[in-house]
Amino acid sequence: MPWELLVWCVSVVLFLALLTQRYWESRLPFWLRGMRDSPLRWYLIGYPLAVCRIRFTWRRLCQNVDLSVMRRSRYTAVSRDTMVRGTPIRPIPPRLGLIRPTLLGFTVRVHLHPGQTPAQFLGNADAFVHAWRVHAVRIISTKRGEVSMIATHRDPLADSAAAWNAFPAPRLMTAVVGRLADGAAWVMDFLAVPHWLITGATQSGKSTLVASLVTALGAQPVAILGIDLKGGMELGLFEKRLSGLATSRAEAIILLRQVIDDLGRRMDICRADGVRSIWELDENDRPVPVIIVVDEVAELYLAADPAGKKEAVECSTLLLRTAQLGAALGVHLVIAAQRFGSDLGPGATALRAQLGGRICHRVTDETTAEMTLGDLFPDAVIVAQAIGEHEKGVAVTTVGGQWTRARSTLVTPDQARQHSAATSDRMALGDWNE
Ligand SMILES: Nc1ncnc2c1ncn2[C@@H]1O[C@H](COP(=O)(O)OP(=O)(O)OP(=O)(O)O)[C@@H](O)[C@H]1O
Repeated sequence: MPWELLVWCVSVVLFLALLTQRYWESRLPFWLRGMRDSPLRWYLIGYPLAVCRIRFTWRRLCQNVDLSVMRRSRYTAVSRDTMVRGTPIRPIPPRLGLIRPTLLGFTVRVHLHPGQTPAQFLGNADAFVHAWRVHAVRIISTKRGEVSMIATHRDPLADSAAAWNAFPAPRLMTAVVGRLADGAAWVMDFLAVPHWLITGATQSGKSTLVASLVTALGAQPVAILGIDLKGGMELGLFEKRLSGLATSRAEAIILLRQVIDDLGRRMDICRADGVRSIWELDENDRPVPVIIVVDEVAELYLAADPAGKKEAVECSTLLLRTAQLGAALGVHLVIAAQRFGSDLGPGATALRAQLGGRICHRVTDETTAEMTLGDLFPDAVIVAQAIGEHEKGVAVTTVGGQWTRARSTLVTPDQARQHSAATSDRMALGDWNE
């Protein structure tokens, strides 16, 4: 009997604690507040509550956002005092699959009605966020007739980037550079998207992303060439790992001319073997893939004196040719810039059109976000503009034909130097075009 009483008392206390949670939680000591985000709390309380909320509100939610279809019922109920003339119709929501928990939220598959498309669900993502009281909902379509909804109950990008576990790279020429808003690895895949543009205001996190990329690719048999006209302050940290580093416009021209010569050789090899890309060549005959990283491209394009202007035009032409020819020949560009538009010269717009991968950090004007994302994803422009000053390293990135928020892994200068020294044997200077 005392045991039963004890169980009852504990249950009542737990129940009351749950009901009054919002009043006492903010008064907890700091070290206990961390429990709010603990996975255990999510699995034991958050997830079952979310499942109940979704199951109970699904029909009404779909009706409110026009995702239900009207169907005639086979049976007509007529009560004693009411007589219905005609055939009653019933809103049928799309069928909801099993709601599976994940560390940061849950995923659920939805089976579309005939005539429905994933775009209708994408347009209502905000409605799902509010109805389910989650941080974000990402909607992807991996199978015809189905959409997968991936919900996160808190913002994973708010965590300290340094505390993230390193994700392994899926394959050669892919680099895991941070984390996406749904908690998945942020992968820059150069085989899927050969060239990338990284923009953002000063101190927004461009160089940190570049450092994260070079660190991730540094472990692979890939030649990395750096062009850093900020006196080599950023890419100089990786000098031991880089296969070439240019810190002035004249050096950049020499480096890019070498790249163009190398591209010619690669074309000859492909033609001799009757293939259209170096990836179709036998592994032993395949030239080394090359990634050219340009930090602050505006420095290459802007010049005051006539001689500098001539060099700038040559740099612009060489970069454009590299972008046009490089994708199939294993030569890839990563261009970082505070702004990258027609104000830098006609070559800039032509080069931007070749850079299919776009990453936009915090911006201080609409034009930069518009230049980076507007031509591909107009709806992402406003999201990039909303990135706050305290959100260092947070960006809007294109991934798999869509856009999402992401945050790069923080690589400190010391880590960069250590990595560079540890991987210096992978591709020493001059190896790539011998
Ligand atoms: N992912 C991140 N997580 C935490 N802090 C970050 C992250 N990315 C950048 N930072 C911090 O933001 C600051 C600015 O970063 P960074 O130098 O990469 O900006 P930037 O855009 O290259 O600036 P600039 O154009 O002036 O060179 C750095 O001090 C860095 O510590």
